[in-house]
Amino acid sequence: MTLEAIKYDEGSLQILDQLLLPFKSEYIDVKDTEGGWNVIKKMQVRGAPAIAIVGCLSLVVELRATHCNSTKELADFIQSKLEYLVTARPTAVNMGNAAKYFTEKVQRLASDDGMSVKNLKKIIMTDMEEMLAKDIAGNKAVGDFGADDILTRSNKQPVCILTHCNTGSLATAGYGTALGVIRSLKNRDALKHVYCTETRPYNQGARLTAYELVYEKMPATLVCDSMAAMLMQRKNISAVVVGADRVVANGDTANKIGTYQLAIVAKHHDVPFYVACPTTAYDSTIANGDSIKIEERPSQEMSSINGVPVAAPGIQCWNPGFDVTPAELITGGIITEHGLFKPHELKDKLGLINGSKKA
Ligand SMILES: CSC[C@H]1O[C@H](OP(=O)(O)O)[C@H](O)[C@@H]1O
Repeated sequence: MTLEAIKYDEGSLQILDQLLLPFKSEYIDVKDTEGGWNVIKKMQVRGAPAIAIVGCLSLVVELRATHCNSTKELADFIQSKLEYLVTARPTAVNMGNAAKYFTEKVQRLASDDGMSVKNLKKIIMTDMEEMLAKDIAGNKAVGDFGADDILTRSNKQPVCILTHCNTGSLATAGYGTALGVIRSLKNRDALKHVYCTETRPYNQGARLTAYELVYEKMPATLVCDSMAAMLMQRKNISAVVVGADRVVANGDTANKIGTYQLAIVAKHHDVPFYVACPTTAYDSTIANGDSIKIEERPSQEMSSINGVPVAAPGIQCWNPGFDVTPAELITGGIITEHGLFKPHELKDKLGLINGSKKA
């Protein structure tokens, strides 16, 4: 069995079909952006970072087989494919951020009279291929910053962590975001126990996070989403750490459905609540969470499991894939690869960092 969600080598892209995990480990070949769009839409690959990486690598594979007569034609082709990939899933911003970055870069470089089609293609494809390594490096930085703060609060004593959904190697290029914080705690021999929620209705927790935790022999317990309040009431939970699909300018955070209620319960029990957010999931263009588009998934993803009905036939279902946690409930802070920030300071701090990078 494997934890490698994405296999990429010299233009060959395969994704681990996460709809079959943890019982079957099968890879799917992705040969172009249509294939990339489909595996993302069906959630055969999922997780905000993995969505962007698979989307862009599916374009790299297609570009290898595409001939363009001018740099402008190439730039327009790349832009149109990126815009198409963004439509697969609307809430996570990572694919949108990647589309914005690569569209600006390819159109800017295409306008350079000295640029050739061959060189422009190579520059963009190499940059997209580097997303894999950059994601892992960012996740490890997030992991260390998160572990630093959690252990400061615990006076370096081993901690019990509650996490939600899947934010590990199956949602990223590797290591993970919230699960990366948990891996960093484990690497410091400071992880007493992990509790993971099953995360209905797709069961990312029961099927994917539990799989990762068992695979790595971490001390872990699966709980139903409905048990979270009693868990924080009865067990000594040191912190709740979750991932992010889109953190906006004021720190409001869109994440897997169920995150918001975990934040409310954590507040009630005075348990610090952290969001692990590499800046690939940051969206400064939206002022607050009211404007985040929430994806609604098909009813049958809620009314059946592996094709077996679990609800009364004919009942209507409401199946939002995400909810928005207000910044004031993110009491531990937002953990980025540049450091841990309070939600209200995030925009200014990241603005300073980006400004210094451009200077
Ligand atoms: C590394 S954060 C992944 C993020 O994406 C998940 O959503 P989905 O499984 O629907 O792609 C969940 O919200 C995680 O926090």
